[in-house]
Amino acid sequence: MTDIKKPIIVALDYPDQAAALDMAARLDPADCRVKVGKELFTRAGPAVVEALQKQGFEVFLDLKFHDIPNTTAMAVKAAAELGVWMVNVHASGGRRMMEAARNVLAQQSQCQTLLIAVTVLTSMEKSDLEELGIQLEPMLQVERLAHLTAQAGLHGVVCSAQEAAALRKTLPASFCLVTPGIRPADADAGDQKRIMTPLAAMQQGSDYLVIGRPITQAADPAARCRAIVDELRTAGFQ
Ligand SMILES: O=c1ccn([C@@H]2O[C@H](COP(=O)(O)O)[C@@H](O)[C@H]2O)c(=O)[nH]1
Repeated sequence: MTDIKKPIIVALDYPDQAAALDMAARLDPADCRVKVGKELFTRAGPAVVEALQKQGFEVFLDLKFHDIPNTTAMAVKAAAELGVWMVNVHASGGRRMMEAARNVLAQQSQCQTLLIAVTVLTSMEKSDLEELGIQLEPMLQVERLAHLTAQAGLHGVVCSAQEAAALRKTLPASFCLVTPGIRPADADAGDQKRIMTPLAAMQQGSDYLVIGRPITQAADPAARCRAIVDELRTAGFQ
């Protein structure tokens, strides 16, 4: 599933469309894709997706749907009709929810949208899972949810790069691993717990790296993005 030309997805976590489009204008659609998440979409709606597509970007609509099967499936259908490159649900919504979402996309003719599922948020660690009554290391919970996602017929998962190598051993090569929690060595972790550098994440088997603040809050975001692209390219990843 690796698109060897463009593993980077820049998270446009902004409070309004103008700020997001301004950031996007400083990036090159040949180098990266962009991600629209809950803050930006709740503020700006489908118009921001359409504007980014007009700028030449493929868009990952990261709304992490988690609801009953019918509601989730209809939300995924609406996302696909926006022509987004990728959309996601929470794997913890369960098999029937994921199958309903998969089926609604399968019924749409010529739908190219990739459907993936979030396993364990990269901001979580073992103690967070324990508070939810899950007595497992994040790695094991990620593996459990990733296999459920594969059985439900989705294209891949969101996980941390720390789990990528283990998942690569037991899941098909075509199963896509999208990894947020990417932090260059000099970047702050912030609220992320399960982190890895861009190059190490690719070496561990990530297909796509979601990178937000290390790029968008850099003094020169375009240069920061370019430096990561160049590092990966030099190592043979794009
Ligand atoms: O497990 C997850 C799922 C989604 N995200 C999203 O990725 C970006 C990461 O941004 P940074 O600024 O690089 O931390 C953000 O939009 C999250 O909503 C995630 O971090 N972890």
